[in-house]
Amino acid sequence: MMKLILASSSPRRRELLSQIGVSFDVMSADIDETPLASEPASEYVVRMAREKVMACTSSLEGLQTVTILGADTSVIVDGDILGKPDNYESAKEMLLKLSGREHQVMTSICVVTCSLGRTPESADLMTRLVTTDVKFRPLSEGQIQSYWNSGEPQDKAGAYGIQGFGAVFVDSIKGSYSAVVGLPLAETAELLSTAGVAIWQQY
Ligand SMILES: Cc1cn([C@H]2C[C@H](O)[C@@H](COP(=O)(O)OP(=O)(O)OP(=O)(O)O)O2)c(=O)[nH]c1=O
Repeated sequence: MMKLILASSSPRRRELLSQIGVSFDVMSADIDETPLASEPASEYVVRMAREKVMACTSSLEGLQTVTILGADTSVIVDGDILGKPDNYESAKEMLLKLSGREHQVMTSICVVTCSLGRTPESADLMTRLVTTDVKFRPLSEGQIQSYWNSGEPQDKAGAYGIQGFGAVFVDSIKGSYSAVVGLPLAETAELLSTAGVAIWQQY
């Protein structure tokens, strides 16, 4: 079966991928995550997942054939792309924007197989974009302050984690829960199967 590398330093993505019975190695892909001027959110999220994968292919050594998986998650509200907050002020601004209303979480995944160290071309990349609607309850400033103090918002897009304390802010969700956490598992399984990577059914 094909060997897999997860191009990510996110502990959530590691956990989600393990959940569907995939064996993999991890490589972190450091890229510039600044959106281009007036880049639509859907294009930005797809580009980020592709760039994470491509950054990983360029640092691969050896002649082994491997498949690489990368992903990107952003929170979108009023057309604004919310990434990870830099500080309390930016987290507060994000959470006030999300308070009492619906927003979108966009997660894209990208999968490519590198044959014998050959650099893949863009036509070789398989991508999927998954959009999920999440509705928040109204948040008070006190809640936002104590949420920040919990340490949870710091490394998460939109300054919240649905899988953690942030669950108490969520009124409803329409779409893929795993995509909100960082990796849409149905779409991931589909692309990995196409690439010949074993998931739980193949054991
Ligand atoms: C909305 C939301 C995001 N997140 C996380 C998932 C991602 O790890 C993070 C979004 O940042 P990303 O830039 O997508 O990922 P990352 O920098 O953590 O990891 P890498 O680029 O190395 O793969 O936010 C949650 O854990 N829960 C949530 O509910």
